[in-house]
Amino acid sequence: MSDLKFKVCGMKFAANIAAVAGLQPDYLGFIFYDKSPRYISDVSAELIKYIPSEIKTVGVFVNEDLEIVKKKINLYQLKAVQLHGSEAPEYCAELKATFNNLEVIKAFGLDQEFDFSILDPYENEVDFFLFDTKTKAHGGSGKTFDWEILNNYTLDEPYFLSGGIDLEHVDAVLGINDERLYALDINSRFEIEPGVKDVEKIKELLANLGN
Ligand SMILES: O=C(O)c1ccccc1NCC(=O)[C@H](O)[C@H](O)COP(=O)(O)O
Repeated sequence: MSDLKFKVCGMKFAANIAAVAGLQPDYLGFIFYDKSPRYISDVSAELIKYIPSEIKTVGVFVNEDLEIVKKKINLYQLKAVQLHGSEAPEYCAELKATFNNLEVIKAFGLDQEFDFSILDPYENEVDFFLFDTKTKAHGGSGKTFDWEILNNYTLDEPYFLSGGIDLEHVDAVLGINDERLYALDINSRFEIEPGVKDVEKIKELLANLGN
């Protein structure tokens, strides 16, 4: 499982960003959705200076105006966007066409009724899917979904596994035998308060995952 990538989402504060960046995650996420308790209005140069260039910065958006998304990608030199609303395949394609090397991650909230055929038109327009738990808040729920649902996922596109991931899930994650599982995404279960990550707990997770 050592090549499983690792994303920490919902960063807000300089000292905490510096400490988490020290654990060398592959991705750090910033939530530009103002209804989230992890909302960040500005990823200033003061924050970015703590992030080594090998860590990919991800802007998380929910049904945001495309021009605003483009503006933030330029302003903060984001390496990836993660789209948590009902953004259309064309919206994803436009971002791919506008920015060389931008990774587009399309998130979907899963429940027992989830119809995987809705992913088909996104397959050629995004780099990754992210499978999260379906909730009205669009993300950051701290709740897991039933991973058995992923047996219905038939496309080749790699995915981030997300939604309430905690220390207790390590054995189950290590037991997943699916080469499309690209990255693990953690958030609220590793927080002291919204936007403040528990660095020691993340260290424990990484150690348990064998990193
Ligand atoms: O975290 C949020 O507050 C959030 C709100 C709205 C859209 C997305 C959001 N987070 C995106 C993430 O990538 C989270 O890591 C993902 O939803 C899982 O969160 P959690 O269940 O807390 O582990």
